[in-house]
Amino acid sequence: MEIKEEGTSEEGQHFLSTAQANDSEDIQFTSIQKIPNEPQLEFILACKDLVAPVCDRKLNTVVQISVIHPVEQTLTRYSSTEIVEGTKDPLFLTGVTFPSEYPIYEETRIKLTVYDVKDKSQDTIRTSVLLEYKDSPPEVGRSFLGCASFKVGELLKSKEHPLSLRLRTSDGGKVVGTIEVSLMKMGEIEDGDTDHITTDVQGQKCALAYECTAPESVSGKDTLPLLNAVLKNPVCKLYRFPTSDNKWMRIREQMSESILSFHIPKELISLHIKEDLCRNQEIKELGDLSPHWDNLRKNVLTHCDQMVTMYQDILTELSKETGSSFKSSSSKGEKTLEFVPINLHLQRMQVHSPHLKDALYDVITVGAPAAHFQGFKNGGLRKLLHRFETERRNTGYQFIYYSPENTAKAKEVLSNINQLQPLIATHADLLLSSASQRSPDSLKSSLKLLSEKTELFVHAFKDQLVRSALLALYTARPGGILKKPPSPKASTEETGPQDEPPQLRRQDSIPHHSDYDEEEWDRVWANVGKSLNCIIATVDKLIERDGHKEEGTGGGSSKDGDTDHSPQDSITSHPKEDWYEQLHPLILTLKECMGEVVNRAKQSLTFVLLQELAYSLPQCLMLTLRRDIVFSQALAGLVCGFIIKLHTSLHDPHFLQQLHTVGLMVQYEGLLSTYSDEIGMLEDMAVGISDLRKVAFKITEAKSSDELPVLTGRREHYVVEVRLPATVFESLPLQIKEGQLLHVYPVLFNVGINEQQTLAERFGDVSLQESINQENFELVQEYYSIFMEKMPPDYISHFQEQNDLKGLLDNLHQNIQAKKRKNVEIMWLAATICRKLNGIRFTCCKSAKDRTSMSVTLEQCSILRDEHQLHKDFFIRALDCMRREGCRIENVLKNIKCRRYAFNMLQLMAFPKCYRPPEGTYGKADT
Ligand SMILES: O=P(O)(O)O[C@H]1[C@H](O)[C@@H](O)[C@H](OP(=O)(O)O)[C@@H](OP(=O)(O)O)[C@H]1O
Repeated sequence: MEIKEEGTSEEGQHFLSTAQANDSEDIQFTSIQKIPNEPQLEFILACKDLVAPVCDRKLNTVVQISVIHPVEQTLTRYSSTEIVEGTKDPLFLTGVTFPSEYPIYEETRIKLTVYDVKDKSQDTIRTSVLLEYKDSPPEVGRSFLGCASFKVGELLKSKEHPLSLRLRTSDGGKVVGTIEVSLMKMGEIEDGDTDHITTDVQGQKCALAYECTAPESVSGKDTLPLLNAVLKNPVCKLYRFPTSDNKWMRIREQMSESILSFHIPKELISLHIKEDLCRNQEIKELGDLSPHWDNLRKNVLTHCDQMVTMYQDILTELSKETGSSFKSSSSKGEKTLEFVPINLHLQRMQVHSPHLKDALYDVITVGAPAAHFQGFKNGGLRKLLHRFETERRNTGYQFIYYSPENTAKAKEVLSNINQLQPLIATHADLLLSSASQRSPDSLKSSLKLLSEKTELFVHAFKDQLVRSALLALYTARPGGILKKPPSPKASTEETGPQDEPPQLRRQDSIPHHSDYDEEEWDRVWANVGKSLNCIIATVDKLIERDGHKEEGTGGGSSKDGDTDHSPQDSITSHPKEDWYEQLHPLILTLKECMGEVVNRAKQSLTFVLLQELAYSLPQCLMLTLRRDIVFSQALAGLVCGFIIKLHTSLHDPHFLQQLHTVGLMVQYEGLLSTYSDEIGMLEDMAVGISDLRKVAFKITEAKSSDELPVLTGRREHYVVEVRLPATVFESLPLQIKEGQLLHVYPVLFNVGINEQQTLAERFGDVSLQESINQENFELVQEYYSIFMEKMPPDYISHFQEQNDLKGLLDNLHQNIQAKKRKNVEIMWLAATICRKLNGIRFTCCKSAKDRTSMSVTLEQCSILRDEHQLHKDFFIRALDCMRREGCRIENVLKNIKCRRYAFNMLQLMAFPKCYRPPEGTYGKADT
């Protein structure tokens, strides 16, 4: 039968066409037994007695794995092994794995084609020229040796292990050696079935024992729906590497994109729209203002309304992207996708090594959160915000300067009012309904809730800021005495320009007190408390009287013969009157007093917000937009990282305890250079990551299996609600189930590694990187202290026995102080500290494609060496396998449709050695 080669499809499991995948569902094929979320089929390959076409040359072999679809008989290139050099008996370390989603059946045929690679650097080109040839693509730099094929069912049922197949030339005639296919049953538990293979790997004789023991399932099955709802399009790779005692360890690499890449930005933009619409409305409702302030308000509103329209347009565009879960590096400058993180993936390594527990290592890889569409000509957020604040502080004639802290406080009080007022009204109504039912218990509990909320409400206005804002607003009203816009005198920092001569800051710029009755506010405010006291007293009397009646001692006067003439004395004179009647007017008074307070406070604090917006329009709004964009990208990554961490650690009681008592450390490794545009990116990223401190998580019970996280809050404070299936939720600690907020501690360490960083070190400035690393080191130390203080002593003593965190911190500190060039030790130490502290790991560069790929693969192999006894002679080979045929080269392909890291020789010479990819995997690429 003739088999058509799919010339248009690049090698890669995710490139099987949807049509093919769907077709398969109509015809009855025999499915492979599946374990949820485990690969369906995994095997490794070795060749024996290969015949070299030319006798005087040693073979450098690679096996190409293709899938022959059972209906159409079309052939799809699936994956490749690494190139094994200089042997006729190659044993490949890169295996083959088919994830659970892949449409593969017992009837599916797998074709194995063995090539001899003459020139490694030429060999890369095959994949990029592949696209240009419709039919059988020419193989540049390699020559065909032989091929063999087998049906998946044959491999699964075969009694022969490994399955040995003859390799034949293309005409099907000459035998050129054999290829052995060894099934890896990773999904099943099988005891000690070992098979000894002796092989010559890179000139060494190693006796390698391959154990078929399957790893314990590392992920909880109950939470699978949660993870499946979040992670999409997994790419899986399989390797086996020798350990120092000549056994095999098995490594599965997985890379998945996340639906949260789009979901979180959409949620966040909706919240921004809600927040800004509400603020704009409040500004409109500020009431009459004098002409100066009224013009300012009109101007602010015009710009703010335009901004809201822009956010709405972006949301509309994003909503069209239904089901999207990936933004490629090449789309990073697209305006409508600005809120979406670049190239966000979970990069997972699962290790099964002899004598050790199975382990999972996760890193979230994502492009540095930055505003690419707005550009970096004037720098990024760190510099822009600082410059903006300094200029604003020093320009005091058109508006009143409130510090960012006070503006934030105004927003917080406003948000508290908006939340508390309806809550108090609800509790007041509940109190009335308890009264009408004449239920003392329910009356007491309703009163308790009402009192608590009202006290919070009254407390919210204690701030001096409200007073100063009331005065400022008074002077801004028509007829308000205003020689120049007032400085909010009562608020400590809110003075005129810092370097202004003293005579310009004279008291006469402040409105005359004689015109303004400051005590009026106190009276209005105190009335709320007074009316609550009235309600409490009445309820007490009603209950007390009820008690008396029950005891048969009911009478017309109070117990102690008190004869005061408070309103509740009416109970005495009208014993049969119902409770509702007694309480109703008091509740009305409370609501009225509260309404008055809310009205005044809202207007005055909105006036504070008007000041924030008034300076330097529209730049200040563009700055907010920039910060929102950067934050959105950072938040999407964080939520993704948090959910994955939660999923993988749910069954660890110490983790759960740490989660609610300490919070989680989130560590970002940055690889940006401090040169040219990347300075701006790093400045954006630093603010975006630090803004994540405003985020807290809350875990609730899910009603359906695939609920996505829900976001609430406003710019100063967000809560992400993560929903877990009932069975899992039930097993959580009480504090978490009760909705305690779970905090995160984001930290960033950056070390530029490329040629641009060389320029920065020689001719530029690396101070940005140095200060970021120093500041964030202090944050790590702070986290460590809280961790040591709050985790239980017995846990801490065990933890200290296992880990020398103090030593690692000292080492990190010394490395940061050392100011060595391209000191990548900083990144390794920070990542190690994060892993040991059970934190969430991130790695970022501009696109999370090239430098990030080098870094995560290096981290993976270093973990294998340090934690899993990877044979030291195989460190570089393992690194090369992962970089050549692993998930990260698929990431490059996914982003730029070309299987090549975008580095040239010159760039690579500037890289620290361990960050250089293997020959033939890099080159000029159209990024
Ligand atoms: O444009 P050339 O000169 O080829 O330089 C590339 C760099 O070498 C790569 O490191 C960049 O990718 P990463 O940011 O993923 O490392 C890559 O970023 P890009 O893919 O976003 O364009 C390029 O900057």
